[in-house]
Amino acid sequence: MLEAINLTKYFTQGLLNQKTICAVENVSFQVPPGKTLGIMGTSGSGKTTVAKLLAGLIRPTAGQIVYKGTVLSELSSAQARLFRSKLQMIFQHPSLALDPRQTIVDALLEPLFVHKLIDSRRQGLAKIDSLLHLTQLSADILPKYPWQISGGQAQRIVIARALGLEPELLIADEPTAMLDVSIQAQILTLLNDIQRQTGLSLILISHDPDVIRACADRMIGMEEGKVVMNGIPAAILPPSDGLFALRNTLPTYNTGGL
Ligand SMILES: Nc1ncnc2c1ncn2[C@@H]1O[C@H](COP(=O)(O)OP(=O)(O)OP(=O)(O)O)[C@@H](O)[C@H]1O
Repeated sequence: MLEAINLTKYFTQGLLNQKTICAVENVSFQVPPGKTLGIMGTSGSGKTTVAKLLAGLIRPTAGQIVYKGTVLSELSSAQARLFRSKLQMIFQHPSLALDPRQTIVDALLEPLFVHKLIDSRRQGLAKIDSLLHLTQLSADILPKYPWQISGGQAQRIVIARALGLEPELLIADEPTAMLDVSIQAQILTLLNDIQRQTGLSLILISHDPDVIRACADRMIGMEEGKVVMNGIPAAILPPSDGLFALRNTLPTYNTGGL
């Protein structure tokens, strides 16, 4: 469904002594429908840059992103806008993604109005009801402000908001990095459940091999902007050290090859 071909991104830094930083170089991968690609790597290896390239937040220096057979750089701006709504991204700081002055209900309604998916507040509330159900949240949360809810609840709201736009692909960039270990497992299980129910494709970015092993059908490992591993996590990652045995808390249906 989505393919990255030799994606490359250089950044230029500095005003006087300009320096070129190679953030991502010749990165290629595929994400088939309904499957999860894990992207693993240490800090600074280029994971977030790949995510930003896919989401269209930055332009590649070279390489192509092909979505359902169409090269994204060749899309008209209207087509590109449609694609963007089909690809949503969530980040590691859910509280930063929510406006502290906006109630949760308004945070969920706003993108639905912006993308013209609803005509009225009433229609929006019906849609929100199903989003809360999908993300296993209670309606009690709707009148609250982001600072009145927990980090785990905030991440569920961010996921619900992204799902409201009916994406076909969700990029989750370290979605559990800021959460307690027990909540991390809940959020990853939730993403797995949602994928099973909706057929969503996922790109899950994490520095944690246990997270990748538990959730991804296939993975790439990155180092200094390049792909250094590519394959099925169980086959290419070393066995878990058991310190964070997330694997045992998640369903095991997600182990089929691609
Ligand atoms: N806008 C930018 N301008 C200049 N350099 C950048 C920019 N964004 C990223 N970089 C550099 O590109 C490299 C890759 O960064 P990136 O954020 O993609 O890594 P990462 O693997 O996501 O790291 P982390 O896990 O710490 O978020 C780093 O050397 C980073 O400093």
